[in-house]
Amino acid sequence: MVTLLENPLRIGLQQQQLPEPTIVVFFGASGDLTKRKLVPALYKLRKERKLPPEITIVGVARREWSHEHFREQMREGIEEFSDGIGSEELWEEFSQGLFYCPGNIDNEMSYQKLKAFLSEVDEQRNTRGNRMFYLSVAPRFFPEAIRQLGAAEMLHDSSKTRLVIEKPFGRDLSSAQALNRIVNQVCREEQVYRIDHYLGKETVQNLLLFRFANAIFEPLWNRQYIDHIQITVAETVGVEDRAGYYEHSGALRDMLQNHLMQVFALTAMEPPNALDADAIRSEKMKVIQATHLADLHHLENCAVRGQYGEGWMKGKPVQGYRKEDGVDPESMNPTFVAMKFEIDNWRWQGVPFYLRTGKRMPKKVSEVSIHFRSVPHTIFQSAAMQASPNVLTLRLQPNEGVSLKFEVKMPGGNLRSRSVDMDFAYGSVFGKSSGDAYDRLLLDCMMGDQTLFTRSDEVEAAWRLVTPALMAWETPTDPSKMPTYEAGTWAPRAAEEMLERDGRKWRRL
Ligand SMILES: NC(=O)C1=CN([C@@H]2O[C@H](COP(=O)(O)OP(=O)(O)OC[C@H]3O[C@@H](n4cnc5c(N)ncnc54)[C@H](OP(=O)(O)O)[C@@H]3O)[C@@H](O)[C@H]2O)C=CC1
Ligand SMILES: O=C1O[C@H](COP(=O)(O)O)[C@@H](O)[C@H](O)[C@H]1O
Repeated sequence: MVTLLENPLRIGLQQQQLPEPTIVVFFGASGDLTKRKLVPALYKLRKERKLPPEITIVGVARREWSHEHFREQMREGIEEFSDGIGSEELWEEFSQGLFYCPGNIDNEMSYQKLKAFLSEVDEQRNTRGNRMFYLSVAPRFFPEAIRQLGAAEMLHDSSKTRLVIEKPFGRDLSSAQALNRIVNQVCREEQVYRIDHYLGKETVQNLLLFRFANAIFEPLWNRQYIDHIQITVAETVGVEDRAGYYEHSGALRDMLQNHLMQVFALTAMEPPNALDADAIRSEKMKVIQATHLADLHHLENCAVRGQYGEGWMKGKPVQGYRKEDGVDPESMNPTFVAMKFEIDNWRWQGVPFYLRTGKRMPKKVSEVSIHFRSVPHTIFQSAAMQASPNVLTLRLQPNEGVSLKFEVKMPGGNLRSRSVDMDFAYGSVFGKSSGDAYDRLLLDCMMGDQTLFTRSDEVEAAWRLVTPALMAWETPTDPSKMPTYEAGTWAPRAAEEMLERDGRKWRRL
């Protein structure tokens, strides 16, 4: 008998190559993302021997921390947010490569100091001039940081230096275009890694494999068989302590324009002719370009926003968005958005794509559900035989997996039908999950693989798509007009109505 531990499906492909020894410079090193995700991801990669021992991290932020304090903070992050330090010997080796260089993004002198420090560290750690600059700071700092890195000639060597930019990339089409122009002035597109951590999720990558490695699904993947597609990313958390950022962002900028749009593009794009970064990104780009909000003359028919009010989560009362710390009591920032898109191409003409995302929803769940058409003619007349259309669900998180809903005859003398599920769960086949998206993305960046990063034209096309809603919602209006939903419920009534008008319903999750 094969035990789970011997299951060959759990082994996966062995990493063949190690990236070159590199200095990873984190701007925003005293912030949440560096401590909670980025340094733990690098430590895990080193633990798994996917990084060379010379791997070096230099943290930059304004706080006057010492190297030792930075090391303590990062250790705390690894202990609290990943599977721990493991061997002390490994930590000892890794922490010797952690350095901190205080600096201010707005101050030219900080870049000169950093440049000199990196040369020193480079020699000490034998990192051969390889540098990866990661902007883990608020988006308003991106333009200045990139300009200054360029002016200090820190991105000049295109074969040895990379620039990683967190999301959101711009706050609308024109700022994204301006940011792309700045990036183009200081480095080449092949040096640039625009992060969208959803692309690092195993199950999001599985969308490609599921569609293009199975002969049975792709022939059905079109307007002939599919009635509509729903993409949901629901979170239970509220704004937490991120109001400073979220108040300038909201659900459309924070989630829909990037994460949901990437999932959408992978679901709807044509098969790429190769598994390489440009082939995949070009197909994503083409389908986003062919997409539009379903009714540009009546936006309310295809774009709904909402803000959570007070309510209950897991049996505990929670406050409404406008009462959260750092939030304007008259804030018009949406914490929920739902949109209906249509694609003008042969494959998808007439098939609506409904996307929704929100905070303080009843459940944390992300999925893509493909709703097939009803049978063209039913030979079963009785009410007990009313077959529901088939639904294929790709569960992105949690309970990652795939399920197909179809009809079967219920046992017994009467002819009665019932929907059942054929289910694949990652957890039961492969054992524990493969880890956080950042592990994969950081490693790909060091290996020079841009497949899971977004290209400049793709980002701009995604902004273009949501521009009508951004413009309409940013026109000043009476704060009492903001649609609200009770925390712990599935969003404003208008989101239900958007589908009801089409004779459809959101999938019950
Ligand atoms: N946190 C998360 O879960 C996620 C975050 N992101 C993105 O990651 C980025 C960072 O987010 P997060 O870590 O949460 O943000 P934080 O607010 O926690 O951290 C911001 C960092 O920026 C530093 N900083 C602020 N001003 C300056 C300045 N003038 N010069 C140099 N450093 C400065 C701060 O340090 P100091 O005050 O010492 O200068 C701090 O280290 C953002 O773009 C966010 O959108 C994306 C996905 C998830
Ligand atoms: O980028 C972001 O993503 C998280 C949700 O990520 P997930 O991996 O937990 O699904 C979201 O909470 C946050 O607001 C946003 O900035």
